[in-house]
Amino acid sequence: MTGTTDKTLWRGARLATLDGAQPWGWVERGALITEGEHIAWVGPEAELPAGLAPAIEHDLGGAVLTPGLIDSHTHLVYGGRRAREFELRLQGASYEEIARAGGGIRSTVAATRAADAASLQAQAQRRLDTLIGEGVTTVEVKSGYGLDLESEARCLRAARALQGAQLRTSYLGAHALPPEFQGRQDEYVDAVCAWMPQLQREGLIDAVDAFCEGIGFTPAQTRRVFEAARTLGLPVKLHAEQLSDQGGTQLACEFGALSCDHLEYLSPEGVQALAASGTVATLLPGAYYFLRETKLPPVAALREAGVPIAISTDHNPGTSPTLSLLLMLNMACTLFRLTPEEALRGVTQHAARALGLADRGRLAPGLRADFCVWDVEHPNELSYYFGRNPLRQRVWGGKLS
Ligand SMILES: N=CN[C@@H](CCC(=O)O)C(=O)O
Ligand SMILES: [Zn+2]
Repeated sequence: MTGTTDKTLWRGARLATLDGAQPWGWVERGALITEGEHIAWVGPEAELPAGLAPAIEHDLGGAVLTPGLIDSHTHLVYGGRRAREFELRLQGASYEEIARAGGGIRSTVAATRAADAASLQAQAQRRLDTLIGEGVTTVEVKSGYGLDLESEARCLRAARALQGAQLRTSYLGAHALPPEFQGRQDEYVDAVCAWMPQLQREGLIDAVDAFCEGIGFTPAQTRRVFEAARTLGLPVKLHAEQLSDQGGTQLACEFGALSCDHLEYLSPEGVQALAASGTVATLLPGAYYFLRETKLPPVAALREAGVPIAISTDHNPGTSPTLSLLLMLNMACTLFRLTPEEALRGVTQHAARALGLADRGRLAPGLRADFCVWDVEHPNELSYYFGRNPLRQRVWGGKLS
């Protein structure tokens, strides 16, 4: 078939559309038509519209096609590494002890402040390229290792300049207390709120995040950050109930948060709050694994309450230095007991929702043409393998890339 439109036909595919009522949104002998950056048609190959005349045609020979992967929680921009801290933890030091002694996040803040913009961006681009190599097409990147206006802006600009995937940025000024504000935590929260309008004016923020935790910020301080965000019309997200139950989830849900992330210590009240507000529960098996946590997030309760569950790498140098979203699929199943279908929805459909993006995460007409072609027979293999990358082709905005 040849033609003169900019339509491209992808045929001979086994489609996991994640759309509709079927498990996996499955179409056994499927086809998909893209037009420019969007999906124009998707369905059984036998029902392809007549007179299509696509400019290009790809026969996928029975390969599995899924939506492009979305990593909805990362800290990709930072300087330095924390392998020494890993050694200390293996010798018995806890994450909290290291943080209270001035290490942890604050050691990455020192390395990030010392790094120039070009090297921060180059390092983050290498990390992003690794994610892209596994089929990631949209990535959220947080600040939170600058902790002063100039350094936070530098990290957010570096994130915005990354190439090869669609970027969303979250302002995480309330990540940790920087050394110059030692003993003045409330004043630092004032500063975090005061910097927000300037960062927004420069177009650097899509959402506002905070770390509500014993070693982070109290619910009252988190509330102030969220109120500042609300005044500016910015959506919020929260690092919540990672190491203890602070009730941060209920607070975030009061503000209609896009997502609450980590959630190992989430209470039944927190589960109900998520269900009532439609907030996504983002689970981060990499951090759970790397910190050798033993308290599992309440997956069965989340499932029963109908809370959408996203899965992310949480890539960061302290608690989750992984760059494999596929590995997170496997860990979400083995460690958290998600089904392979729930895990795939967690890095597509529900990850899109965790970023407030309605135009991706499924294969349906009108959505972005972001998808992956996999050398597997069934999408459950994406969770089954670990340490193997079966990606054959990635299509981002309708283009093979
Ligand atoms: N928990 C807080 N923030 C990061 C870890 C940051 C760090 O240790 O550098 C997280 O999502 O796990
Ligand atoms: Zn995080």
